[in-house]
Amino acid sequence: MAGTGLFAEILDGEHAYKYYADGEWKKSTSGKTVAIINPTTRKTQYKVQACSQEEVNKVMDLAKTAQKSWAKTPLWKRAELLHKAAAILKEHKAPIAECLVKEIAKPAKDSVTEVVRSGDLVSYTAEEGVRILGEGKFLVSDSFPGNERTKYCLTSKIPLGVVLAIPPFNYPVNLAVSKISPALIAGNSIVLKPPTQGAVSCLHMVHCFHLAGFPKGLINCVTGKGSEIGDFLTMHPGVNCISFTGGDTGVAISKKAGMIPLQMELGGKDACIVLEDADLDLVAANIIKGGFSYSGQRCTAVKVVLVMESVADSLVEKVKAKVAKLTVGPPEDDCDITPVVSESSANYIEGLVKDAKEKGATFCQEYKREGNLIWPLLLDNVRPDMRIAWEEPFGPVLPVLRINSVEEGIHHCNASNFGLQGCVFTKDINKAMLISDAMETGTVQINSAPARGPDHFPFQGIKDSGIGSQGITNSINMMIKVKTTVINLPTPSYTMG
Ligand SMILES: NC(=O)C1=CN([C@@H]2O[C@H](COP(=O)(O)OP(=O)(O)OC[C@H]3O[C@@H](n4cnc5c(N)ncnc54)[C@H](OP(=O)(O)O)[C@@H]3O)[C@@H](O)[C@H]2O)C=CC1
Ligand SMILES: O=C(O)[C@H](O)COP(=O)(O)O
Repeated sequence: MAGTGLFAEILDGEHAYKYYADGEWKKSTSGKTVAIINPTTRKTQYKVQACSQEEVNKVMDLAKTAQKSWAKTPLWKRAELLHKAAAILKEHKAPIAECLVKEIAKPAKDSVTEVVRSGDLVSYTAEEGVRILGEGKFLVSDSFPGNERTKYCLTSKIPLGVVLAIPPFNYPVNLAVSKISPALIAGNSIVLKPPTQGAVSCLHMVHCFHLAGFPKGLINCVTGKGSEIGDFLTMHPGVNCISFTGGDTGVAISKKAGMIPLQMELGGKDACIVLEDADLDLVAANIIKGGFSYSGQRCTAVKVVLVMESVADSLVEKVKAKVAKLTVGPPEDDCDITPVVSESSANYIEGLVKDAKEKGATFCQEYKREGNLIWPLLLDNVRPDMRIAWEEPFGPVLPVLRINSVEEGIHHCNASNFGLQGCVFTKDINKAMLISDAMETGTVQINSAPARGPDHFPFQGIKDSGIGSQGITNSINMMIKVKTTVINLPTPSYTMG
């Protein structure tokens, strides 16, 4: 169970959790806590420390000091500790998954999957890091015009320093480790600011790293509301890199942050373009998985279907039949559709639904909501003047726009301010390639719903969907700098020459 046994140390009284700094679990001197509301019961489930600016300052100093000796720790040893943390994480998947169920209403099985996937991600990062960080470059000068072979250039990969990691609520554990593990293997230290909804899951995950035996001060986790400590953290002079996943907040951070590398994964309005020759059963199955898994609260969720008019009726019927089979209820029962993360999120979704109703969208199901629980809803005949055609509900509501040409679909996709992923369904691979090339998104999936994984694949958004690229290899490369040493010889020298 969460907060018991091995995890008892992280608890401070009943349901209140400590923050992590200098290798210890601590209570904030602010004397304040932040409540975490269970999306299903809408009651306080846990509390976390509201860390003060002073505590953040202290953590930044600790992280800076710890990083210096970590950078001198052999790569194989860093990898060994990461493998150990991964094993502990997987071994303790049950209590961490329990937190995910209670804090973010993720269905029980998916919660376990998130923890296991996270352990795998940590191990893979350790292996990948050992391979790619051990490689450098050797250049000779006479390949550039006007030079003789008098200079040998050696390049190596060095850490950035302190990495600030800020994950979102929907994958608090997985999107935390996807930042922590590349940072660590590359020799950086970590300050983690977990999302408020998902903070306790993150604290349990951090404890697994603690148990693995990482040096004191190397990994730190400060809790508190993003709206209160966020700016202080992201503008802190001690931060050398920010890896952030979330919504529009990321756009604001990128304008405020200093001259440091930024890795930003933000929102998306992933389009699913369906051509006349598509396998409609395959499309319907992917729309259900893509649009409704975790109740649509994935940045990579299918968020708008753009279907050719000639096959639209048939596709909508197939999707409707599948929507009818989705189970709706609490995450503990492993229902397909569970309450969305907060009341404000449910209200926002409702606003989009009402707007679509007023403007004449066809409701394939009756709109139903109880508290934060919203029943899955497919909206047909959505037009571009409706908000739902452009905004991301981050909930179980999916708009269908009927199109008369492929160009119309591509135009709608590209008119969005987002550009995370998209997908196209057709049996004609040549057409699929041309459409993929024309879509202004970081990734296009052919004949499957958008998805981030497998986690070593590059993952990136363009336009308002992000800066830089994630995926295990890209994240490691993003969290290093290249350092060069040039050996200058008195005379040209040719090996064996
Ligand atoms: N592209 C991607 O990979 C993903 C994108 N998203 C997008 O994120 C949104 C929903 O996720 P959500 O978690 O609500 O996103 P938010 O942007 O609201 O929050 C993300 C993280 O930022 C923190 N935060 C809030 N304010 C600040 C601030 N001023 N400075 C620094 N950090 C801050 C939050 O903390 P706190 O919780 O305490 O407010 C949280 O940890 C959706 O728009 C979705 O599309 C979500 C997941 C993945
Ligand atoms: O945060 C998100 O929503 C993701 O990064 C998407 O991950 P997934 O495609 O594995 O659900």
